Amino acid sequence: MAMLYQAVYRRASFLWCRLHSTYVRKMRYLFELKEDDGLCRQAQNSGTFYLFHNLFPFLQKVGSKHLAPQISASELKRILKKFKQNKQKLEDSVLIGCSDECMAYFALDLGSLEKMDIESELKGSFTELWKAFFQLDGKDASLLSLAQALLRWHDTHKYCSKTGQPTQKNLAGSKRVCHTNGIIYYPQMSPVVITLVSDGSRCLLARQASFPQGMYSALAGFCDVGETLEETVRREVAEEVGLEVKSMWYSASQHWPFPNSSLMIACHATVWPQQNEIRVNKLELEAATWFSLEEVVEALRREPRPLKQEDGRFSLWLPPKWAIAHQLIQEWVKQQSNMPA
Ligand SMILES: NC(=O)C1=CN([C@@H]2O[C@H](COP(=O)(O)OP(=O)(O)OC[C@H]3O[C@@H](n4cnc5c(N)ncnc54)[C@H](OP(=O)(O)O)[C@@H]3O)[C@@H](O)[C@H]2O)C=CC1
Ligand SMILES: [Mg+2]
Repeated sequence: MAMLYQAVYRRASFLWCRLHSTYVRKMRYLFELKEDDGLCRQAQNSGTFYLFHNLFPFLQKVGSKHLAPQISASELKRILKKFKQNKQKLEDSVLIGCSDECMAYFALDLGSLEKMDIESELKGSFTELWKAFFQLDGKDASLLSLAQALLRWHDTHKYCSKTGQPTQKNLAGSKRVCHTNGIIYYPQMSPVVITLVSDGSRCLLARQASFPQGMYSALAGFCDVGETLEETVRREVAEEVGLEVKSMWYSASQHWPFPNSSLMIACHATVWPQQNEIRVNKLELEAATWFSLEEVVEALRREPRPLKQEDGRFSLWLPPKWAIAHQLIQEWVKQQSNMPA
């Protein structure tokens, strides 16, 4: 009976795969991997791995580009064996996605091994995620950002906050369970709004003292408990630059691994043109200024890195393309260019 059931299930899965789009098939496959430890174990033995060392992703330089290589399960087992690690270590990995052909991608932190040994074995280096972000294309950057966020969450949630007992991760790493009381913990992220404020003809960009020289971005702030997104936008704009929002609308969202794991919710906002005097909150920001369309267009053309001018000051530059702040600024430029003169 069980064999008959399995055969029917396999046939149904086969037909399901033939009938559905690649996207739907991938999502259903990832869902199954999260629910079924046995299936996930099989996938770990045939999938590919992004490696980390104490949360620093492993990168290789190819020509002038940096890549985040995917290491096959067999190559990873060879490396683990060479460094006298049990192949069981594969099970510490977390699932981060799959290819169109449903080959699973995992991320594994090899922080217990000597960093330099792995670097010389694999001919690459473990690089701080923030630096890696500037060197990678968008797809690799978002996979590494998800991977780091999940690995960090598991590393910091090894114990149940109610019983103090160890928690255990499911194979895919989509949750942890405290087996003494059955509490399930799911990875968390903090909602953050990022708002590009306009007074009709100019946009407001700000910088924190910790930003690299010359870099300005849109206003960002964590949502407080109990707030709607609209309330967070209004509060953050009032708190940081002393302005009252007249209208706002949602644009897009992005996962962001800094400082831990945030969901960046990007919005545009307008303020009354007659009430646009900025009063910077110096506890939060170093500076905030209105910029004209021409200044912003020129800054978008610049490389996203500090550029010292002859007078010793730094030119305005903006967050790189994959940062949602960049997308907001591009959208604003497009809106301005479409406005009647
Ligand atoms: N993707 C993008 O394009 C951009 C992303 N960002 C990101 O937006 C995020 C928020 O921007 P920021 O201006 O710093 O935010 P805020 O203006 O909210 O200020 C940060 C402060 O908020 C407090 N805080 C409240 N809740 C949290 C929480 N859940 N996690 C951490 N700190 C919290 C902390 O204060 P205390 O330490 O005193 O407790 C922290 O120093 C940053 O992580 C930044 O990297 C920013 C700009 C562009
Ligand atoms: Mg802020």
